[in-house]
Amino acid sequence: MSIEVKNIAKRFGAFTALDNLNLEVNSGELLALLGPSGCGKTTLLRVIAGLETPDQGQILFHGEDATDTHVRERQVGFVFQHYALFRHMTVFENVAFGLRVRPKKTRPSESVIKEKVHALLNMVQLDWLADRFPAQLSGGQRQRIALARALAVEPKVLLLDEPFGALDTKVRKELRRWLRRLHDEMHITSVFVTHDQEEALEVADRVVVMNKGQIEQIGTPEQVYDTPATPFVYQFLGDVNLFHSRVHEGWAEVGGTRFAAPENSAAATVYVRPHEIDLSRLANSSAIEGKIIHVRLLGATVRLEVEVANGDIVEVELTRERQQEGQWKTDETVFLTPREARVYTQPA
Ligand SMILES: Nc1ncnc2c1ncn2[C@@H]1O[C@H](COP(=O)(O)OP(=O)(O)OP(=O)(O)O)[C@@H](O)[C@H]1O
Repeated sequence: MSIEVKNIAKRFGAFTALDNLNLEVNSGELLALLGPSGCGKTTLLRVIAGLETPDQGQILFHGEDATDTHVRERQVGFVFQHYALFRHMTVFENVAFGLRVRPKKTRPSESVIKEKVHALLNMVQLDWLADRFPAQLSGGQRQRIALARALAVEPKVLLLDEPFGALDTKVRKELRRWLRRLHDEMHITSVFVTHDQEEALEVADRVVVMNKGQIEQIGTPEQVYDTPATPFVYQFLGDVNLFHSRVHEGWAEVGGTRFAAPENSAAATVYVRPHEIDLSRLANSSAIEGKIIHVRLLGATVRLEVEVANGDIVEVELTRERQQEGQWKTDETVFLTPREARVYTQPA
């Protein structure tokens, strides 16, 4: 089932939560909506679900207008961050719920329900918990049951709103790998909301980066990370150093390093990721001179803070090996050379 979002706008009073959005979700795709808090991710998900009515635009499911179709008829499954399982029901009954409340005509027989629920519990690898109550489960187990419950009614589309948001980092990482594998087996068109860039880049087929009710970029994880369309995307998808510079005759100059910039621009901001900077003790006229003011160990990497001429702090990230070779220490003078950079300019 493909989904098409066409010119969707949603306002709450004077506030524009979604500003004329267009988006296509391919059939069988796992798509992430990524962006900072308040950018409209949840609102977009709710509009797709039919839980929120847009002020303008259309939602098409498999090419057919579903804008006025009731949420119950849209055949979507949901998993939310704090998805309340029914507390007084066992895990088995929670997963069976969607099947049991069907009208008599389409309700499966008791034996079919039993078979189906056990198959789903096996799929989320929790069949052994069938008789427990939600309060007797861990947070991660609860979310897997919530997913099994959403899948029980065979939705055409699966919508997940920060499904692992409330869990600790380790469980979160396990669950997202598990979700990816599950999706590879089932191929249900899925849209999930996250504000965690690592989660989006690791799990999704494509990532939609949102900001202030608009889409900044849509692309594969590689596309959005390697060729960010806007400064916002660049900054949102990882740490970055910014160097501001004026442009002279088509060059932006930072320290001694020159970056090509369109001639008609007046000013440029040069974006460089911390791991894309080389470090040397040898003076070099085409490098940026600075002093190391801090050396921090961050697990497998080492982060150096280097103060440059104008007082700005530049962050440089090294592997432990490179730190062992270089033995960089605080108070040393060093010369920085960006290996990669992206230049965004303002017109004159
Ligand atoms: N029912 C509502 N009434 C008024 N304003 C709302 C309503 N729902 C959402 N908003 C506003 O719309 C904006 C977008 O909200 P939304 O929940 O879509 O953001 P989000 O990107 O999912 O953020 P988060 O990651 O914090 O959940 C926010 O500024 C929010 O305050």
